[in-house]
Amino acid sequence: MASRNQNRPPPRSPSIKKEAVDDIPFDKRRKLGAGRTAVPTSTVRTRQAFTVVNNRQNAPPAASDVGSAEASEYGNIEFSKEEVEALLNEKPKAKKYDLKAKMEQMTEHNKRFKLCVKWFQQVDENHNLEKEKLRSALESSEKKCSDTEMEMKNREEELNAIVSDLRKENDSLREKVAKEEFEKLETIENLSRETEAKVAAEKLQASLSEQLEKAQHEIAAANKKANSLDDMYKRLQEYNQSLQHYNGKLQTELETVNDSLKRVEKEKLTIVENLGTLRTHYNSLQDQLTLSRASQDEAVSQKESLVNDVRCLRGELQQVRDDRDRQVLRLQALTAEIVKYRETTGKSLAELELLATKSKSLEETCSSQREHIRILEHQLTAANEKLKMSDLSSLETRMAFEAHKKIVGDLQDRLADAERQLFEGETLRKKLHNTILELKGNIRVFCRVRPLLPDDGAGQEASVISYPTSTESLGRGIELLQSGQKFPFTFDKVFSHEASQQDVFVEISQLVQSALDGYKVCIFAYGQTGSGKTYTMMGRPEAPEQKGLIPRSLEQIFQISQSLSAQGWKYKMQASMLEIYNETIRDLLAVNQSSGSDSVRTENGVPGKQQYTIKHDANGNTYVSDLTIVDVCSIKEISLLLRQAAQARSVGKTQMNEQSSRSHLVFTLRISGINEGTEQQVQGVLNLIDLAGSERLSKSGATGERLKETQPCLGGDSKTLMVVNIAPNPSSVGESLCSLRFAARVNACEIGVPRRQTSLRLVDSSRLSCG
Ligand SMILES: Nc1ncnc2c1ncn2[C@@H]1O[C@H](COP(=O)(O)OP(=O)(O)OP(=O)(O)O)[C@@H](O)[C@H]1O
Repeated sequence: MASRNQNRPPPRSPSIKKEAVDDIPFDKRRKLGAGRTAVPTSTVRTRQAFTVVNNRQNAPPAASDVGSAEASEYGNIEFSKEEVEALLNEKPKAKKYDLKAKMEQMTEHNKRFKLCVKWFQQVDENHNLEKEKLRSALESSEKKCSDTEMEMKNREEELNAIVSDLRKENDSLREKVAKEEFEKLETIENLSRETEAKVAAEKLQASLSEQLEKAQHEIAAANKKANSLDDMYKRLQEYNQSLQHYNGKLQTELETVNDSLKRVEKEKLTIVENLGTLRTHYNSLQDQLTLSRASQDEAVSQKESLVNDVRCLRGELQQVRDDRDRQVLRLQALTAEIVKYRETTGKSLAELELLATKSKSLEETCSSQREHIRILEHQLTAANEKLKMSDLSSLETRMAFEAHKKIVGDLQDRLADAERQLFEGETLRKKLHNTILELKGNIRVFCRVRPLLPDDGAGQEASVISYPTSTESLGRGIELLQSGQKFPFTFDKVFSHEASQQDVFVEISQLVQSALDGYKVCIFAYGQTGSGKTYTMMGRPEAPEQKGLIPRSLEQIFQISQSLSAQGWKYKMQASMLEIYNETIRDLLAVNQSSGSDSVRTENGVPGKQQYTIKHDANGNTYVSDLTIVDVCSIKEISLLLRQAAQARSVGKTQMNEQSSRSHLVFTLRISGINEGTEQQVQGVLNLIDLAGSERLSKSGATGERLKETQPCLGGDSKTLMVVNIAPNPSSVGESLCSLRFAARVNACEIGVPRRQTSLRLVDSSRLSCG
């Protein structure tokens, strides 16, 4: 069969596989589709040669070939057109009368015919099927085709966009090329110039090579030096470590010293309290004693008057008794006379009656005198009783007096003891306080931010100042915001706008006390105009809450100096106040300020207009010649002076055309203390300075030379505190930053160790130096 199949003509329709169709380019596929000539492979069957059937004409199949096997044997048979026609035109070949053969041929013919019909039906079915399949294939192809068309359209648009981009790019590239060409020309020019330069450079290189050699030698030397510096650096690091270690130790010591200071302060407080109560007790006892003495005196005088009364009463009584005795005697004599007369002479009845009346009256007198005597005796007993009582109360008063005297003695002993303890505590406190200040550094910086004021203008609410809350910076840190950048600073203390005058003063009060202990103390305010310097230093002395550092310091100094008088200290205070404006010194305490001519009442007593000069004496002390120095004994006098100075300043202000913010104010209090008991003497100075606005210093052209001359406190052996004042409004942030930077530099300064000006009673205390 296979060999026969090989001889079969090829199928009528070319078979095209589906995959093959997909491979065909789209336009060609369309053509194929349009002609509907493509026949799917599945529809093509291998045709069985009809000759097999037809051949049977020549070699009819055996009887066994027909029957059940027939369908399977001929099921796949196909007919060509010629074969069908041959089948239809076929005529029986048997002999006319050979019916059997004819029948057989007919049967055979029928059979083939049936096969042919069946084949036709099958072909028809296949055709229909194929037709359906082709239709659906066509539809899907058409869909694909339209999809592809859409895609193509999109692609075309994309490509158009790309093309326009490319065109643009092309244009810009062209421009670039033109530019590049221009640059190329320039480069060529440069190249020629560089070539020239290269030649020069080569020459230079040669000279540099020489220099390089030299430099290498120098580097070698420098390396040697660097090594030695490395060694030194290591040594310095070690030294630094040891310093840090030492610093740590000092910190611990500082803490212990602080603790003991606190303890001593507490003890001092309790001692002072005890002393106070003892003093009150002592005073009340003294009052009681005076009262007792008065009541004793009264009792004594009462007793004396009573004794006198008794004596008088006794005299009276005696007299009355004598009278009575005399009357009784007279009565007896009269009675005897009557009896005698009756017996002997027998006188007239009238005379007798007269005598009886006389006797009766005498008896009455006698009884009344008796009554009087009884009353007097009663009075005498009462007076005696009273005398006894007053004797008793006088004894009691004397005993109470003695007891009080004893208590007062005890109290006086205790008071002396407490005062001694207080003195010792005070000495210890001073020592510890100074140790603390030395450890903290003798120049300290506080920062104070004033509140926003209505004058700061609208739109100034945005906060440019913040305070860090970390443990190490709490109360000591401040951050300034400028153009979105934060600038942090740390000082010994930072006061926010909420801090009161008292809050600030509490922090400096110990420093102020150092002036009483014999140190030079300098407190000055620094900052731009309107930042609160004058408010901090002077405040508003008329309003107790708003008094500044100057009045508060002076009050404290007077209070403490008074309390120290119990320990034998006597202080003498001298105040002076000057203003420096345009490098000229003005005496603010000079008597005749309004006339514009300074001081008539001067240190040397010379009247007239003064030329103030700054002088330094042999001991390194500084003073201003001809400056008015006023002895002050009470805070009242100081207040008066401050008012006078403020007035003088305001007079000057008008004369200087409201430029007071360019002037510096220096208040100086010189303190001289002498202890009568210990023969100790101290000399302290308190300088309180309100500087000119920091921005004006440079703008005004004032160099500050005069100020520097009058401020030896800053550089020497004094305790110095700088208060840097800051305005919180955003428009001042630039000046605030300058002030804070300057303050940070001051904070990093180291000045000498402060010297206490103390001695055993010495020389002339009438003239005290300024610093
Ligand atoms: N802590 C504060 N609380 C309330 N008001 C304040 C405070 N600090 C300053 N002020 C007010 O701000 C204003 C300016 O302050 P002040 O005159 O003290 O500034 P200043 O720095 O001394 O200026 P100048 O350099 O011109 O003398 C004043 O009206 C003052 O009362």
